[in-house]
Amino acid sequence: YLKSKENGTNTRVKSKPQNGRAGRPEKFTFSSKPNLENIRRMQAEFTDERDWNQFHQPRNLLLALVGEVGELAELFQWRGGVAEGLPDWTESERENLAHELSDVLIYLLELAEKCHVDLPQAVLRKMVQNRRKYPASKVHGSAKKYTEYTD
Ligand SMILES: Nc1ccn([C@H]2C[C@H](O)[C@@H](COP(=O)(O)OP(=O)(O)OP(=O)(O)O)O2)c(=O)n1
Repeated sequence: YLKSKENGTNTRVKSKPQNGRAGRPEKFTFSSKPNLENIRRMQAEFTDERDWNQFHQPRNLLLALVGEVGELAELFQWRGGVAEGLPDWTESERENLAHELSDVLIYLLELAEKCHVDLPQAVLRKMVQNRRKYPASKVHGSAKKYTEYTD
């Protein structure tokens, strides 16, 4: 499973299944650091140091974001089904994926910043909405959109 180190990063260590989930893989979790505000600040410093803020208007950031989503999609293109954990991917393919996901996150956070959306708080509000729209008791095991429920 993934064990948190002092610096907030996770490291893979082997262990037997615990807590009654025998036979199922351990849940994957993120490191606790850096948080979204840390990443926002690192990217702000990166652009300031290069005098690139003049190019980073919301519309340009959106286009950059979509471009990176395209690069992310390329990694999955023509591969057919890909199982959780990407068991058939090489280390180098996994690292490319980590790069593209990071590019998407970096541009997403900067876009939110330049639009003055406090993204961590916005996510909390959206989760409340999602839970209200899709009560677990009602939709358990079904992937229908909320408009397809009749009652
Ligand atoms: N004007 C720019 C150019 C780059 N970056 C930063 C944010 C992204 O994390 C990364 C994007 O760099 P590239 O545009 O070079 O894209 P890739 O890293 O995907 O390279 P490639 O297009 O060769 O795959 O660098 C940025 O903030 N502003």
